[in-house]
Amino acid sequence: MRHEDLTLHTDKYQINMMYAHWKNGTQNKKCVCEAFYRKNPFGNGYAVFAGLERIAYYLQNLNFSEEDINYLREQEEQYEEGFLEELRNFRFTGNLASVKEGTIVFPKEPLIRVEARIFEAHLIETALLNFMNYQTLIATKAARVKQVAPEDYLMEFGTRRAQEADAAIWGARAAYIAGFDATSNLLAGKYFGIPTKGTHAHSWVQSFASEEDAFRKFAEALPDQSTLLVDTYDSMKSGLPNAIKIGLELKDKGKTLKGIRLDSGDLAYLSIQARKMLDEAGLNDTVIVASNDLDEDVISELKGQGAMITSWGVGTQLITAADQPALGGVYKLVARENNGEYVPTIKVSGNVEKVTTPGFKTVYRIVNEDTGKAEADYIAMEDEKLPEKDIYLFDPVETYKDKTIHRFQAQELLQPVFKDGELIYDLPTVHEIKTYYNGQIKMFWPEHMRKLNPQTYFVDLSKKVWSTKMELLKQAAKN
Ligand SMILES: Nc1ncnc2c1ncn2[C@@H]1O[C@H](COP(=O)(O)OP(=O)(O)OP(=O)(O)O)[C@@H](O)[C@H]1O
Ligand SMILES: O=P(O)(O)OC[C@H]1O[C@H](OP(=O)(O)OP(=O)(O)O)[C@H](O)[C@@H]1O
Ligand SMILES: O=C(O)c1cccnc1
Repeated sequence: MRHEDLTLHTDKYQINMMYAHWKNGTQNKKCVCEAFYRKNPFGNGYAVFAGLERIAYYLQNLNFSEEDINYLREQEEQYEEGFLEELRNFRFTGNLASVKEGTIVFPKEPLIRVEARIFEAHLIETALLNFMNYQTLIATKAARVKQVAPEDYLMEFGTRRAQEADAAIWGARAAYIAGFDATSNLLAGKYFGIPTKGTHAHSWVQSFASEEDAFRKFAEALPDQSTLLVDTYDSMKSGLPNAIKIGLELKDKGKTLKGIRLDSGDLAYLSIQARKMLDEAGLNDTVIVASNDLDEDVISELKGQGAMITSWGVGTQLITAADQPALGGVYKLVARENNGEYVPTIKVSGNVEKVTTPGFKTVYRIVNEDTGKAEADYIAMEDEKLPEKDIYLFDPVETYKDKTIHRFQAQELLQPVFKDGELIYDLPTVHEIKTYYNGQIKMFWPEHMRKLNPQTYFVDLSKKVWSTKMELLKQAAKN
């Protein structure tokens, strides 16, 4: 993973633009690009940023091999040898700043900022968005699941249904960051140090002449670690009675049946019955695990019905983000070098949502010192100085909606990650990211965090950014 060569993992138009810049002699001009998304996924009030670790590895390994060069020569006979020679020496030499993984983020604020030669800034757009969009999406979905089962044990079970191996592995990591406790994927566990968990499949039961024998043999192999899947034949009539029998046998030997897993039928009803039966048999420590196409809505519904489930295996719906399979993150050029200075650039659109915010910017989280809560995110020019107190915030569209926060802390969200092509950021472990994420969610008022119809959190522009945008919009209207 750390040494993966993904240099050609880009759209052909990036290489075409690089070629055209090279022909034009403008390939070394610098520019600033920002990655952001426009709309929260799943009707959520926020997203959980993820993807930076893979982006860092990707940038460190950028390098066109001889094989890549030969392939490009074959793909486009118009590419001149001089251009291919230039690619041979290609490295990422730019600066990159990013919000940390696990940060709660909002639409239209810069999440990653790239300052690089235009040649480099083009190449990396596709992969950056690919990593950020998927991992942020899955982390956000995981956060929603965690929100409805904050005290329970959450296991990520999605690998078999994920959109291929990368999605399974990086998705397991994203899920762990934002609330899951374990994954069933051992490779993800090995790469990132995520705890791994597993029960057994129906095939284990089917491979024996009787369910009882299957349960007994499994429990003998993994005493204290066995969670028995009770629905191969009939959960109530055979699975549970057999599991209880084995649980009592284990108890006699001083061992504990760890759990039973329900995987079909009415999970609320079955879990309530199962809890009663287990408790009556004295197996109070045996937990009830559920799986079967679960997501945050089903889990919340089951809890509402009084389900006695404390451990959840969540696969397909999480790893494929089934109700919204893509985060529409974009990467836009916001400033270009002209005579040694950056000139802000804008992308105008008939759709007001798609008009970009120009300039070499940064973003601060304005935390009210009196409440300790985040009040708004504030996008300012990178070289702007923020007031020490009394920061004036206004809605960039309905500008009459405003407020002043008197005592605040401004936390800069974009952190330096690459400087002149060097990775200068210590990549945190997934455990550190998880701890950071847990701190993040406490910084927001519950109305922004609820999963249904949350209140919009403010992402505001400084006066300078706002007036630069208005000025460029006026100029564009004249053209
Ligand atoms: N009490 C409940 N309330 C709401 N949804 C539930 C309840 N119990 C189960 N579900 C969910 O209903 C969905 C469909 O379950 P369904 O009963 O069709 O599956 P099944 O036929 O029992 O299982 P399978 O098709 O895997 O054999 C699943 O997503 C499941 O998690
Ligand atoms: O439902 P998910 O959230 O994706 O969780 C993972 C599912 O994978 C396994 O099923 P299996 O592959 O045996 O298929 P099944 O649907 O027939 O149980 C397991 O028993 C879960 O039901
Ligand atoms: O361990 C399990 O029970 C498991 C793992 C992956 C998918 N389904 C179930």
